Amino acid sequence: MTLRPFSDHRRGLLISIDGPSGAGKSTLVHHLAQLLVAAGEDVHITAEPSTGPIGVLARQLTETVTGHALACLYAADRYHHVETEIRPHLELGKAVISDRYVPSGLVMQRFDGLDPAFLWALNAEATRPDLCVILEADPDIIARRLVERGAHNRFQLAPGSSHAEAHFYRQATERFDVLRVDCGTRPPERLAEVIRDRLTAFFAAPAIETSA
Ligand SMILES: Nc1ncnc2c1ncn2[C@@H]1O[C@H](COP(=O)(O)OP(=O)(O)O)[C@@H](O)[C@H]1O
Ligand SMILES: Cc1cn([C@H]2C[C@H](O)[C@@H](COP(=O)(O)OP(=O)(O)O)O2)c(=O)[nH]c1=O
Repeated sequence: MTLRPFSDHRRGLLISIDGPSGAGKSTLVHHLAQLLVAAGEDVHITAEPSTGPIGVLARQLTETVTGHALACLYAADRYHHVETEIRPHLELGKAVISDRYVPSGLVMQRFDGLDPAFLWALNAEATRPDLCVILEADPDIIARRLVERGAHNRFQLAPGSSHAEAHFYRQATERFDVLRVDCGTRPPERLAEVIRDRLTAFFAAPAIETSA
């Protein structure tokens, strides 16, 4: 299958991949990138927290800073990430795939008891992805994957965290136009194909507009 080349577009395409810790985001991002590159696209992989100064700080401080301060730090990293990395790559016409983006900011800070409305407001100005993917599965399956892989921080160590994350993702994205992908029973290669196929459909509509 051939995708319509991104170079036909005035700007690139932002694809975000979110979902509970251990669901398979990082694994999927790499498979999706491989598929898009094989289809001739120019791909940039990135992640949040970013590798920039605010992202590094957010990662470092996640164990000791909580609540509003940590939410602001992650949001600050997101705006800086968009400005210094995501937007420049979009302007070069690339497909930018972000391993975590706004949905993670709407979900993870709920573990510290923050009001969803505050988190929405904090993230309201972030560039909207062209395709926002949310991985979903039975929380018990995700919990097992997380245990096998190992927790990276206090959020992932909280008892029942996979169930809480799945619930928070549902709440956070019920008003969003998102692509929900069941990652519980299919291998990452197959999930990447599902997203690639969705992108192919996505290109069909703009193709008419841009050639007009
Ligand atoms: N579709 C899948 N089916 C089964 N296991 C998977 C799948 N995707 C990822 N995994 C495994 O689950 C674990 C967590 O994957 P990872 O990509 O690190 O998740 P995340 O980035 O969402 O935290 C890893 O051991 C990985 O090999
Ligand atoms: C992007 C983002 C991440 N985080 C947290 C969630 C993760 O625990 C951590 C990133 O850890 P990481 O190990 O990269 O994620 P994963 O376990 O999914 O592979 O940062 C937030 O709390 N808020 C945010 O807005």
